[in-house]
Amino acid sequence: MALPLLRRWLDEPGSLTRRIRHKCSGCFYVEVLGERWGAPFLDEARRLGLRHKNWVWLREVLLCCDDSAWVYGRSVIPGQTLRGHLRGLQQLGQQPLGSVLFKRHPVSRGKIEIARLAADDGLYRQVVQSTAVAPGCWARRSVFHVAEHPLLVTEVFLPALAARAAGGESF
Ligand SMILES: C=C(O[C@@H]1C=C(C(=O)O)C=C[C@H]1O)C(=O)O
Repeated sequence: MALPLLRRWLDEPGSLTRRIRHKCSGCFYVEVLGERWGAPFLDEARRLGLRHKNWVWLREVLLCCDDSAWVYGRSVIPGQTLRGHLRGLQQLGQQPLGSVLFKRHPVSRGKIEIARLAADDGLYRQVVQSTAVAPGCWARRSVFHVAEHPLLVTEVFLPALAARAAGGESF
């Protein structure tokens, strides 16, 4: 999949949930793969300025349109962020994170990093346990700050979405 076909998705500055809802002509839903305390990957810890052994709240989901998973989402939330009104980030369930993040003010989004996942990436190995994906799939991540508290959101673009983008439609 060449970058330009997914360019609009990789560069989406707003909510990916909102974009999927707009593009999905059927039923959008969030499949929660897991929500738990755990250790971040080393590069995630570094990106959040945490010591590697700092436990964080990990949320993994699939954003789906009808029976197709379009995006794998992984949120890494430091315990320090889960305070006050942000404690609700631990009880999202099937409510999309984006529907909370983009409503809360003030929220800011840092630089969107883009990469293609190799088969030996820790993130790839995590995704492939839950859904169909292939080496070379595109992913992006960025750090959000909500009321100055950080959380890292990573999104992996899955084959069903890539196939739609390759369909040549202005997708
Ligand atoms: C940050 C957003 O939230 C999306 C929803 C997620 C969730 O529900 O866990 C995770 C990643 C995002 O794709 C968004 O909509 O842009």
